[in-house]
Amino acid sequence: MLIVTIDAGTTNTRVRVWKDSRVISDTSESVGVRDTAITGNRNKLINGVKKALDRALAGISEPYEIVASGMITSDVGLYCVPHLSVPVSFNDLVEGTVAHTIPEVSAQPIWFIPGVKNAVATVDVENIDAMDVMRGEEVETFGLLMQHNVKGPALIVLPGSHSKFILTDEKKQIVSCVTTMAGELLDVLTHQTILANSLDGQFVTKLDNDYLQKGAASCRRVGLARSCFTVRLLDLFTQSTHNQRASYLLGATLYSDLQAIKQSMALNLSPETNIIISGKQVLKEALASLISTDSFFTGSIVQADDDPQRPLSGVGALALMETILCRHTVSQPPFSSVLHQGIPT
Ligand SMILES: Nc1ncnc2c1ncn2[C@@H]1O[C@H](COP(=O)(O)OP(=O)(O)OP(=O)(O)O)[C@@H](O)[C@H]1O
Ligand SMILES: O=C(O)C(=O)C[C@@H](O)[C@H](O)CO
Repeated sequence: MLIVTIDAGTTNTRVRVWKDSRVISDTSESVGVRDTAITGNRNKLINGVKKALDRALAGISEPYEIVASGMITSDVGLYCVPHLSVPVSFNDLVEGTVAHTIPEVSAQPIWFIPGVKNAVATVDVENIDAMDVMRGEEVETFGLLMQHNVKGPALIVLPGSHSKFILTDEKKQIVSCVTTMAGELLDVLTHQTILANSLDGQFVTKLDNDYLQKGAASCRRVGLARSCFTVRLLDLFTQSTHNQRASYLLGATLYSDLQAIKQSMALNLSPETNIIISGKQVLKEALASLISTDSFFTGSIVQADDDPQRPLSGVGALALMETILCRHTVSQPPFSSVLHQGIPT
């Protein structure tokens, strides 16, 4: 039995076909739930997911199961599954996964993995900072715990469209998380503001650690908005290179992530917690550099050695789907699967 994993997030959708724990087909589309949020309808998302799925499955004749994670399970996705409240173990995630058919995308049911939320009984404007949610990163977290045999408590750091800081305990459960929009913010600042000119609309390609640290120090001193404008001043009045200016902006933006880790009620982080960072190389390096020079953090800091052939979202979703299939062969009918059809309006 082949397993098809769909990882559809805020910005991108990736589809992979797995055979015997190996990816045999891999494709992606630059489409995500951000498109639903911007256009007000799901057409772009439906078409993008279907296109990626059809392409990944072209020429494949063996039977398969499809499993999906990420923002695709949110109110702006294809099928909304309520978040599970922390603490959440791998087994909780398996039991919360539901099957649903969306004929516009595939004739066969897709198993949707729920997201995870912090446990706050009554949320109001006074305590909103204690609340947080994730969809997709819980699967990556379990993938990382399996692949790297992480011993908790540990803080898992996953930069992307949204930066996620996820606390896990000694029982390998997710116990809390905090999110920032650093990735989306960098994207907008780099491509859709006055800084597009100073940065040639390009992200940093090679990190300049000195400029990274100076950007962080600037954000600490004068705040993020002023630090952003400083990137234009560096362009107008200095001989700085593109990578130096982009590193400065990255430092300023990620410094605000550090403030969230240290101060957010959502995490309540102990300084001695060990930290493991996974994700795009440049973001991983930048976060590791900023965290290691900040005296608040006293635990170990490890940059995960990510295997491009076995991405964490796929590894986690694959293990989860294998567990579901294994349980179904033992006990029929499916224990928690809800089989119904269509895209909710
Ligand atoms: N070199 C870079 N420098 C700074 N930011 C970058 C760089 N490369 C990517 N980013 C940021 O990372 C984000 C995209 O990261 P990534 O491709 O990991 O997305 P993702 O989180 O997997 O997407 P999704 O949310 O759709 O799953 C973008 O928002 C972008 O701003
Ligand atoms: O669960 C939700 O509704 C979110 O908005 C979480 C979002 O931050 C994703 O985790 C990004 O991948």
